[in-house]
Amino acid sequence: MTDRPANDSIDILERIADTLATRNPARGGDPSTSYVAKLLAKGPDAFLKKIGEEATEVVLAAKDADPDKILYETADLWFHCLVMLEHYGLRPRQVIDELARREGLSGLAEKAARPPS
Ligand SMILES: N=c1c2ncn([C@@H]3O[C@H](COP(=O)(O)OP(=O)(O)OP(=O)(O)O)[C@@H](O)[C@H]3O)c2ncn1[C@@H]1O[C@H](COP(=O)(O)O)[C@@H](O)[C@H]1O
Repeated sequence: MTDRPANDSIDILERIADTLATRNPARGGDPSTSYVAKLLAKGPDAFLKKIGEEATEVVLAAKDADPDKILYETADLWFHCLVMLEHYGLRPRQVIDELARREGLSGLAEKAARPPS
């Protein structure tokens, strides 16, 4: 476990998101030199398929209870989610804001307060 300050984590996500933005083919990213540009150039089906695959890898790693594999596969999943956010013009900061909004709100209480469907 690293001893980076908590704020550094969102800084890293935002920095990677900045890099991904430069790789977007819509902004001149080159699919011949960039994995991200290549994936984004293929369109949503390609990166959504990767998210599905990486999510499955996370599940398998967790079933194996292998900490190194869990961390590696979760990083792959998060990375591909960042690519997806870039495509839709969204930022990791916005996901963190949503988690912050929920902070301290019990999932059980939130569910009980939902209007009847
Ligand atoms: N964090 C990552 C990252 N994590 C994983 N990957 C790549 O994601 C790809 C898919 O991983 P898999 O293990 O599923 O490999 P695979 O089965 O061979 O992949 P596919 O052929 O199915 O696409 C691999 O090529 C990994 O190297 C990443 N590629 C890039 N980044 C970040 O994105 C930035 C921009 O990358 P480029 O666009 O390549 O310059 C980099 O500087 C990094 O910060």
